[in-house]
Amino acid sequence: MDITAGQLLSQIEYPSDLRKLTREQLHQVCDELRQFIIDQVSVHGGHFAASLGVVELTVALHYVYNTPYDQLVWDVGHQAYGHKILTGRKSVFHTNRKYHGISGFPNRGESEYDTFGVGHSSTSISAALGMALASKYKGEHDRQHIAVIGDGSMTAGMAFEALNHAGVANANVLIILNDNCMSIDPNVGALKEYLTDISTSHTYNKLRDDVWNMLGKLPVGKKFTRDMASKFEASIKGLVSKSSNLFESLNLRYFGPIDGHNISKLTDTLQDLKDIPGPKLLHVVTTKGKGYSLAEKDQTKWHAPGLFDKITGEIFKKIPEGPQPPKYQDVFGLTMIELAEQNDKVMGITPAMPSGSSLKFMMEKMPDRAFDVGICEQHAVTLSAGLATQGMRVYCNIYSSFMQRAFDQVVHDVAIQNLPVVLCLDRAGLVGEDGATHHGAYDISYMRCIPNLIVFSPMNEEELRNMMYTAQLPEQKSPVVIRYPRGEGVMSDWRKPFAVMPIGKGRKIRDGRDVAILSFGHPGNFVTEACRELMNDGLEPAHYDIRFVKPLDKELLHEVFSRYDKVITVEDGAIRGGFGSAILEFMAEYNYKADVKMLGIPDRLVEHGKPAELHRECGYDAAGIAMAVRQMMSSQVTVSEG
Ligand SMILES: Cc1ncc(C[n+]2csc(CCOP(=O)(O)OP(=O)(O)O)c2C)c(N)n1
Ligand SMILES: CC(=O)[C@@H](O)[C@H](O)COP(=O)(O)O
Ligand SMILES: [Mg+2]
Repeated sequence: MDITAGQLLSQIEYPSDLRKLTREQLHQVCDELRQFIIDQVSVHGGHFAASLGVVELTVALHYVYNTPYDQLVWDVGHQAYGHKILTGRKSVFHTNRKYHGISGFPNRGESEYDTFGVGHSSTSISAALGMALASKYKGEHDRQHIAVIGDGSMTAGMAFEALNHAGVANANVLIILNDNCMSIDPNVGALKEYLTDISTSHTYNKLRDDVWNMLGKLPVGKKFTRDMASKFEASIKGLVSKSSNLFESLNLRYFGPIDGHNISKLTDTLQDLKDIPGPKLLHVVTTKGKGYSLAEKDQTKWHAPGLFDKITGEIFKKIPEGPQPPKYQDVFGLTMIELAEQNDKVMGITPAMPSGSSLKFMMEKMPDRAFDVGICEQHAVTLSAGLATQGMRVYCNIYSSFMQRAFDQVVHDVAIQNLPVVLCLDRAGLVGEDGATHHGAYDISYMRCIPNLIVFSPMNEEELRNMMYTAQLPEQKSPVVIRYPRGEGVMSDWRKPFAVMPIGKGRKIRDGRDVAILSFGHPGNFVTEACRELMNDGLEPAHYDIRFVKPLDKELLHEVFSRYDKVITVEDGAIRGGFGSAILEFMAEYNYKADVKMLGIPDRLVEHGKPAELHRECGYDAAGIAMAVRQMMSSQVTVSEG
């Protein structure tokens, strides 16, 4: 496919080149930038609709502000493709999210224009405020600090914590609220309704337009002076009285809503706001997927569609040969419905990932029993705990890396009160192209140290289903964590009658002679493959699927350590504090001596790439496991990692 940067875009390497253009030329730059994003994402993949929605905003920001001296912070960063392309990365953009390529999110190590590393939502206001306070302290009074945050990300508690501080911090920070009424799925909650009210209020919009018309009559090119700014502000304040505007009530000057696709209006407004000191919020209304009609119509599907034909809009799917294993997330989503049909106490909670977790199946069918609560992981966990106090059997589904946000809620609200909430950690382990911010690397370590929790990981879809079933049985009175990976499992015939999963019981998959391989969760399938290869070489590895990292199956482990003096542990999680560490603790407790090699995520950041590339890099794909066995057989190892 022919990918060409258009006539103007090809002249822009950095924002300084953009600033040489006339305002009139910015329309063309926006068109070319939008087309470049469509060309690139259709062929190389990645997040799509969010970047299309902020093309004009991105161009206006880099045109008006003196980036990187002025500091621009993108929230989440999945919408920052235009920013990357305009800040020195156009020629390498085809490597976006690929192994050893550029990151799909702003990353401080990648560019001085990426002022703050992101991936998780709702951090931008705190970060920009921190930068603004530092500038104030250093006497850099001319420096501007801008946070761009979406309406979805604004639903998080953290964003409100930052607003609460910004309102009294007297720092020079501009918060741009990019309101497209969408999270990944449609945005939810009272804030969304409030923003829609402001954006659609007829009286408000008429008054606002009057003010803009008045300002438009000012002499062309005349600087928007402080004096005029305060008149402007007073007029706006008249429109949105302190008592009726949420942001004004928090002591932030509120401007907008303005059309986020009108590049002239955006550049004028940003230019004006530069002269207004202190904390302020500009409400910008945009359309997610703007300029690619299919994306505008189905914004969830086009959030990150995978590869597609940019002309027809056909999204390319792998053509399956025979029956295919489902995605774990779908097994979760479909099993929820079955469980809820059998048990009227079963409920489901997701913080803003109805499609990603497949809880949407139940939300559609049983809207009073399954909820999206917005990007609010902490609230999701404590809400589940509250429901559990009333006898509900709640499945709270949170991506492993996003659950990091709710650690205290798991300890304080679930574990200490021993409430039987089921915490389903999707995307556990290395997730692939999203990279370091999104890998579910740490949950084994941060969950297994908490008393009262049961921590389980399935090796296949049937085990996931059976553990979900077991977790809601009346005799099951403790909180349960179920961690499972992104993507497909291994069983196409997974929908079998439910069976009880005995708590704390692992299983022996194959007996052996030379070495015992202990696995936790889906990497057990890599072990199965490795064993096949090793057996061809005449080796006899044993394989145990430990299933529960807490409580450990001590009986099974006594068997392992009384029979084998060479042991390899395999997990899709951080080795430090993880499954391998649990095995070392067991050995220490019972004074077993054996050579142990722990395979898993090493004690360093693993970047982005295809899962298979990352598993290989970390040495726990089938080939890595087989190699570890061979090395162990031929050397005198004691304890080693990676
Ligand atoms: C803490 C956290 N939870 C969930 C996500 C997953 N996530 C990424 S983008 C997104 C939607 C964000 O909506 P918004 O900020 O409005 O941006 P838009 O995509 O609409 O531009 C969500 C839920 C995340 N990145 N971080
Ligand atoms: C930016 C972000 O956090 C999400 O869009 C995330 O990339 C979704 O991941 P999945 O594709 O695994 O649902
Ligand atoms: Mg949004």
